[in-house]
Amino acid sequence: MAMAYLAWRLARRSCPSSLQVTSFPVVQLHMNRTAMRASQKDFENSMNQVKLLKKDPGNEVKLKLYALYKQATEGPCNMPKPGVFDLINKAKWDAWNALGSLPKEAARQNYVDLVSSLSPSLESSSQVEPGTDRKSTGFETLVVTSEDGITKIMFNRPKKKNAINTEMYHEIMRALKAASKDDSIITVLTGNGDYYSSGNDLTNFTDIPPGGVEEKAKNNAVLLREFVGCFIDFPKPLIAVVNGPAVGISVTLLGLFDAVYASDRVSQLLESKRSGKQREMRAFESSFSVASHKQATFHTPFSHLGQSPEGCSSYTFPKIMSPAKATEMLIFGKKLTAGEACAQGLVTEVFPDSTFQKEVWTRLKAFAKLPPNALRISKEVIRKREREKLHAVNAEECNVLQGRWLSDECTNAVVNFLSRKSKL
Ligand SMILES: CCCC/C=C/CC(=O)SCCNC(=O)CCNC(=O)[C@H](O)C(C)(C)COP(=O)(O)OP(=O)(O)OC[C@H]1O[C@@H](n2cnc3c(N)ncnc32)[C@H](O)[C@@H]1OP(=O)(O)O
Repeated sequence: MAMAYLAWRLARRSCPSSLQVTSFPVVQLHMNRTAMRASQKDFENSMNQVKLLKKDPGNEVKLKLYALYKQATEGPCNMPKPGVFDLINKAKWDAWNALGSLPKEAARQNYVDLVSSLSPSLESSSQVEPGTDRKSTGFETLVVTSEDGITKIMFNRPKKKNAINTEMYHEIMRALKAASKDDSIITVLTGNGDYYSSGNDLTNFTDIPPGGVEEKAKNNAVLLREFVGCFIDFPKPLIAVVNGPAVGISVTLLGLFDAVYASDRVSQLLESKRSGKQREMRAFESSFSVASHKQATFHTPFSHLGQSPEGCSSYTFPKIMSPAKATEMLIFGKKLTAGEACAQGLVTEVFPDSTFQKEVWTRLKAFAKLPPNALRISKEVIRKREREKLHAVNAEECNVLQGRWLSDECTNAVVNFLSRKSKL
């Protein structure tokens, strides 16, 4: 009964103005006829907007969204009533059933109204629609924003899993150089869409200059050395918000960050599995699909690609996680879950997917309130001991890679990848 009451309270409290709730449990709903104007397109747009919510709207609102979505698409509740101990599905059933015989058009309108009432939390969404034209000035492959003392550099090639092409290497360097000089306190790198980054864009190997593949390999080695050097020398706290899978250089560079936060669906699903509610948890999550994140994983398939470690990982990874664990990743290409990467010291902390963005950004905003000079000086005290060594390691890694890129092993691996979808 308590859950049913919650659903009724929910219906009563968060009913848009076009609905008058008159009694419980049979909820007589009188619609404002003029309100029934939401088109199917409005409804679909609202569903997409829900995915952009940065802040979790809370279970009550999510139950309301669920109920209105089901009523708008399937009509009155047609599910068998779940058992009293099946709490998640019972709450969903109660919320839907509480809408009674509300017509689909009215439910659709009220869904649209409810989502638009959440719109303030849409403006500061940390995820933007793939390919959105909301680009910060002067960047094609990034969305760079600065607020609350945080400069956020978001990889914005979600349709290519945020693969880093030549343009993006240059833009990340430019964004980092600007961030080192702006008035922000900390700098954050994250990915737009379901991937953090799939690493080097393998089409980088296809545009061969007049000097041939040797010139291409040399140019890439120079680019890579300058790119990694920006991370070695970055003066402010640099934090990675790993919102999804990370591959290659986007993983190896993490050894040069000051903190790495990752989302992990596995822990959540493991919890629900343990409590026998995995199906419900997935249904519950998918019925809201607030932000379609994949689990963050960490993969450095360098041997598979005929390549070798970069980003100073040949030095930082053995230090961070032990030579044996570094070998598993860098030589044998073992893919780590966020939990494993955290256990090995590459990831600072893992958060459940459902609260990841909210918890991480709350923490980052707190960091950004710390005295900026103390942060910079403390980072310098730590980094200066390693800086010369890191630059030497970077130079050596780039020289080795320059040779690797000319090898048959690397050429075959890149051709295989690009031809798997007839890229060539
Ligand atoms: C000059 C400096 C060099 C620095 C050297 C650094 C070393 C590295 O970073 S090595 C690591 C390189 N990265 C990879 O090998 C990953 C390659 N990508 C994949 O294996 C898969 O795409 C991935 C597992 C990431 C995702 O698989 P799916 O979920 O099946 O998605 P798709 O494969 O369909 O990808 C969607 C779309 O994006 C394109 N894509 C993804 N990653 C890359 C990439 N790294 N380079 C180029 N293109 C990439 C993919 O081809 C698809 O494109 P479309 O077919 O046009 O949709």
